[in-house]
Amino acid sequence: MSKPPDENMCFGCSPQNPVGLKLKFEQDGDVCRSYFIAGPVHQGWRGIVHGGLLATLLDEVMAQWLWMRGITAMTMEMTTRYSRSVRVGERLTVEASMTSARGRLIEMAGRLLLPDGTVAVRAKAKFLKVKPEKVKKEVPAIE
Ligand SMILES: CCCCCCCCCCCCCCCC(=O)SCCNC(=O)CCNC(=O)[C@H](O)C(C)(C)COP(=O)(O)OP(=O)(O)OC[C@H]1O[C@@H](n2cnc3c(N)ncnc32)[C@H](O)[C@@H]1OP(=O)(O)O
Repeated sequence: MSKPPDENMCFGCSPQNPVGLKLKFEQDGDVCRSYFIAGPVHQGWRGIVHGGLLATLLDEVMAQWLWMRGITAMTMEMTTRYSRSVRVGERLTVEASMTSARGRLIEMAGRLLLPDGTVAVRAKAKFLKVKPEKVKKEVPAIE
């Protein structure tokens, strides 16, 4: 079955992606925020949330900070510092803000907090503004 190329099937935010994270976002001044509770399907080591999934949460909330401001940009580079393990079942808070912008390059920062407010993961990323047609073009039709 062919899908329209502009249907949102984003793994992070689409409500209709059956295997997606279905994240929702709120704006709080200069911060974009989301919440997530990881389940057993998101673990790596037993009971510990997979680091790649945590990076995905951070990438997504940074990208949404831009998207919600009408900026189409793609992640060009991202680093993550995992300071604390994150356990399955904890309510996580994921936040992003912009740190600098010059030309097409936007630098973002993200942090992932445990329920007690401890920062478990920090991220820094470079996003590059792209023409909206680029991301539309790169969505393949599913046959
Ligand atoms: C529309 C339908 C509805 C859908 C509704 C969806 C809802 C909202 C979805 C949100 C979704 C989010 C999802 C998460 C975010 C991803 O997951 S994004 C996907 C992952 N990222 C990618 O796939 C990007 C892949 N990379 C690329 O496509 C290209 O490398 C890039 C990033 C577009 C850059 O390519 P380019 O435009 O050719 O740029 P390039 O010429 O290489 O460099 C441009 C400039 O940056 C500089 N530069 C290059 N590298 C660097 C660097 N590392 N550091 C600093 N400067 C650099 C260059 O020197 C150059 O400078 P100038 O010469 O212009 O002064």
